[in-house]
Amino acid sequence: MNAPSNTKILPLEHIQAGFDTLREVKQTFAQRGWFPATSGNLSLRLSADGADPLLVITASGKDKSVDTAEDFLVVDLQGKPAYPTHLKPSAETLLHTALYRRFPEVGAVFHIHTVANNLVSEWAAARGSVTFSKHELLKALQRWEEDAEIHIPIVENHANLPRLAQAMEAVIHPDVPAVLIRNHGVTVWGKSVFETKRHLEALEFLFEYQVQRWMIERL
Ligand SMILES: CSC[C@@H](O)[C@@H](O)C(=O)COP(=O)(O)O
Ligand SMILES: [Zn+2]
Repeated sequence: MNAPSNTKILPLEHIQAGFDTLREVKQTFAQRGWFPATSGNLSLRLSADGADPLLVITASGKDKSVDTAEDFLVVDLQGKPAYPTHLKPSAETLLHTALYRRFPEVGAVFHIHTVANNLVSEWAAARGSVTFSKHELLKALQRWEEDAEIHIPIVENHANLPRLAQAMEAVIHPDVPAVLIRNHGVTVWGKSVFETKRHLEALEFLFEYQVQRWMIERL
């Protein structure tokens, strides 16, 4: 890859390590069926000492349940490819870059569509957020206090991505590492890949719990 002169050239092994880390996450989530119909996108921040940070992000439109040599690319914080490539970054790159710009401590952003997160987002859409309380798994979201609760904001699924990114930026909060997009999916972040994965797993558990609770209550 010949990096344009205005981009800090990161060592290739550093970029490759980022690709390998994201591929591992992608494979784990694919085994759970978390990428229906090419949906979903993942990114992580490449730590570049001093220069503008760069991101590894999934390429747009790919079947994320299979691995190819064209699954990831490197973009800057404006979402532009940092090196010449024919690959297109995720259609939702602006949601990722908005989070990395707003929260410099964010190390990874994951976005998936599940039936549970779609149902919960539709059910709670009118309220603008969904609250979870009295769950042990809230500790995975750094809620350790007695009677802990968390309020996950919900935004309308604007087709125009800059509009969707604007709506997301209006509701995100440093203490709540997620936003639901109505009848679309959830975007989750954290300081590291490990923390972001923990946040996403905790939230998908809570979404699934809520859906199954509805089903039991209707028996
Ligand atoms: C094809 S349906 C899902 C997409 O529209 C989008 O919401 C999504 O999550 C994946 O887009 P992508 O551009 O592949 O990152
Ligand atoms: Zn999506």
